[in-house]
Amino acid sequence: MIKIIEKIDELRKILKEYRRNNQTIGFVPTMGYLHEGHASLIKRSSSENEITIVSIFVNPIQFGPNEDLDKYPRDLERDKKVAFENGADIIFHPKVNEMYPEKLYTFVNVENLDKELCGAKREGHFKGVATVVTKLFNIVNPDKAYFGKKDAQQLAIIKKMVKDMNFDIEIIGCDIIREKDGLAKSSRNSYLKPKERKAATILKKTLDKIKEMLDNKETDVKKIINLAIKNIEKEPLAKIDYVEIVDLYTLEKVNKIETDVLVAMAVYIGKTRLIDNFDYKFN
Ligand SMILES: Nc1ncnc2c1ncn2[C@@H]1O[C@H](COP(=O)(O)OP(=O)(O)OP(=O)(O)O)[C@@H](O)[C@H]1O
Ligand SMILES: CC(C)(CO)[C@@H](O)C(=O)[O-]
Ligand code: BAL
Repeated sequence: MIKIIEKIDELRKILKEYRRNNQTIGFVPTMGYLHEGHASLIKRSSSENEITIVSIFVNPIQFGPNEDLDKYPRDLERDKKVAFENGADIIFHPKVNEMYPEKLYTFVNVENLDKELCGAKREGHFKGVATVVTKLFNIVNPDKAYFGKKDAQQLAIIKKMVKDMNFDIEIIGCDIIREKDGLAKSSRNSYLKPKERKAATILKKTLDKIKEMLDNKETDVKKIINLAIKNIEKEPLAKIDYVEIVDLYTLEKVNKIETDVLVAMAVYIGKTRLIDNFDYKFN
């Protein structure tokens, strides 16, 4: 049966035992309210490691003052089931004061990669993510850690942080898992009212339109973005936060498609902010 552990010391003690037995450790950091996206990460980890740890921690320092920290969905009982059924061995579920027992003076900030996309819209967000992921990596010390490509900028930032800071951890990026109608699975989809849920398909539909333009060798980024904006604006419940095309590796804006790119967007559907993206290899 899956173990729920709330204390850092207790987790470290158990992990030491696994390591003594030379068991490999896979780690899936999450904020809980697990869905098939998370399940795919857990499944992959348990197929590649002897032990899989899933953390469930709604990290306050990555939320802005007007964001949804308080109403972020939580359901530990259901999460236990999903994690267990997909092969997890331990859920690490610390309280906020276990992770942050005193005022934090030390932060991890991955520069440059946070200038565009969500980094430009959610000030301090990625500093909060990089800081908590560093703490979690130091607590769990896994061999491999699994992140979804839905949060493409987060994945790029974590990969760079691991390289820059010499973490001995392999970062594995996992494909986006979607609903039948294309909507990327997300814990925040649970906020959507039925009409909003239908409207939310506009993200993937617009990404598909952009993909078609790229396949047809359109290289003018302004033209592509304008068309995408027009397409999203046809949906009355949608309000664009950003639609951007950036260099896949530097995450800097590009004007012309002449390199591998990441096409990414954040769109409010009602009050719910959803993100989606795809990457496109130039050849
Ligand atoms: N649809 C998905 N496919 C693949 N991975 C996913 C998907 N959704 C989330 N993940 C990954 O799961 C991990 C934990 O994400 P998180 O707990 O924030 O879930 P989420 O559904 O993205 O929540 P939110 O609604 O906050 O965006 C991240 O690495 C994230 O990229
Ligand atoms: C990586 C993470 C668990 C850090 O809080 C979070 O940003 C998430 O769920 O993607
Ligand atoms: N998956 C990203 C976490 C966040 O939106 O804060």
